[in-house]
Amino acid sequence: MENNGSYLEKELYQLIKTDTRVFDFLQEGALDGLWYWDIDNPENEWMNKRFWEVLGYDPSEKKHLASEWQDIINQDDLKVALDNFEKHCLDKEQPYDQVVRYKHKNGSTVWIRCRGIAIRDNDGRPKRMLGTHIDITRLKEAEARYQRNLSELDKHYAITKLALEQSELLFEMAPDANLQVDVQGHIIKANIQAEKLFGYSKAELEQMNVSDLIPKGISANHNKNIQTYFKQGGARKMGAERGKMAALRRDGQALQVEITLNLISTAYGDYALATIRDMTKIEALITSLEGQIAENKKLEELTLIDPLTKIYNQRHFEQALKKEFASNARYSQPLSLILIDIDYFKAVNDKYGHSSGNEVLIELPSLINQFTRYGDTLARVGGEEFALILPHCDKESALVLAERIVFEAEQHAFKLSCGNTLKLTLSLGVTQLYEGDTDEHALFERADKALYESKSLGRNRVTTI
Ligand SMILES: Nc1nc2c(ncn2[C@@H]2O[C@H](COP(=O)(O)OP(=O)(O)OP(=O)(O)O)[C@@H](O)[C@H]2O)c(=O)[nH]1
Repeated sequence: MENNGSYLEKELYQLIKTDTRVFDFLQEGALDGLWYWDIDNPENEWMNKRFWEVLGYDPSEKKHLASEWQDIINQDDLKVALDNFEKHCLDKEQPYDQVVRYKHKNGSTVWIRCRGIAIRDNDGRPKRMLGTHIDITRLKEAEARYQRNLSELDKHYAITKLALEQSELLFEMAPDANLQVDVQGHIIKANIQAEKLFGYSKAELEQMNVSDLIPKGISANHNKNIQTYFKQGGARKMGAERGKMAALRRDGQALQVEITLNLISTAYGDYALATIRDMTKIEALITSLEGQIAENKKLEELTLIDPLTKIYNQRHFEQALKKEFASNARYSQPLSLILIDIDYFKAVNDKYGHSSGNEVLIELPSLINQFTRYGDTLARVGGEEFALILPHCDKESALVLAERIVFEAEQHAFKLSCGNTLKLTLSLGVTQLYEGDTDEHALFERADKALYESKSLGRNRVTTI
């Protein structure tokens, strides 16, 4: 059926035949290349100016040879184009239409949609090919960008999905109870461990408020605390003191728990992730261990105390002397030792009885300790023999102290529970650590020797070596 434009179409055809300016306008203005190829002489091909301009070449340099474009077309695309050309020559229904890549003079790739039609003689034999180029490079670049964006999006989606799955898994499979809580304390999500810890199903927990899981007495400030936490954020442990956080099970049992809070901010709002660890057994264990440690300490101390006089015993003395010797070796401080022995103690026992002798042994340390300093160590090292370790004290100062002890003991009257009063004297041996002493025994042996001297010189005296 004829339409309103039909006569214009016919007129245009006529115009193109008669006025070459129309053809010129069309080929330069509407297309990115026009070519006309002599199939019988395939080296001859006319290409319009734009054909070459699009590819970056000066058309005036070109000789209108088919080899000129065949050299710069992508060689794989050339095969496709030639293949399509043959098919089209054999069968005009087969379109000559493909996208090919050319190398622009500047090295970049130019994407061309290349279409053509064979001009045939009366026998239908192709004589010429008339073809067009349309530069679709920008389209192709946009397509590549789009593909890149699409694959980036795919990648981000995959990463986000994985992260979500992982965090879901971490939440669910964590060894501790996890509760996701909103600012009002509503439980949004709970994991399997939370079910086990509190004795409620997940569905039940997700209908509850965290205040339902706290013993009544301490839940009063809880909601206020939650709101404060949401303002402060961060990750922190709840409760200042260890073992003081309590949680309530469905069966009413109060648990000792450790709660760690983490604030998670999402596009849909903030929520707190509360990780709750049941410390009941651990707390019980810690308490029992602490008890054991205190007990052991007491026992340990007992093994170092002389049961009669309640001052340190021989064992502690040996340890203390060893320690002081080591510390002296490190800091080169003077160290002195006094050995104290009661004179004729056997006679005290013989005269007043063993328990009276014990009373003397108990009283004597208090007498001696009146003249010792903080840091000095008095120990009972034998039946009626005592030792006094004097750190940071040289022999001269030790001698002054020893003389004072001898004097005060001689002045002292020991009051016995039997009513008698007893006078006695002491013999002392004093020494200090000398450079050649290789261990603490050297010190002890010298003090012992000095004490022996005091005894043999008549007792009630001090000898220094
Ligand atoms: N009451 C009492 N006597 C003790 C204790 N340990 C040792 N003795 C006595 O202390 C006395 C020590 O006697 P000796 O070693 O002969 O020395 P001494 O009589 O003090 O004479 P000298 O040391 O030489 O001055 C002994 O009679 C022991 O039985 C004790 O724990 N309590």
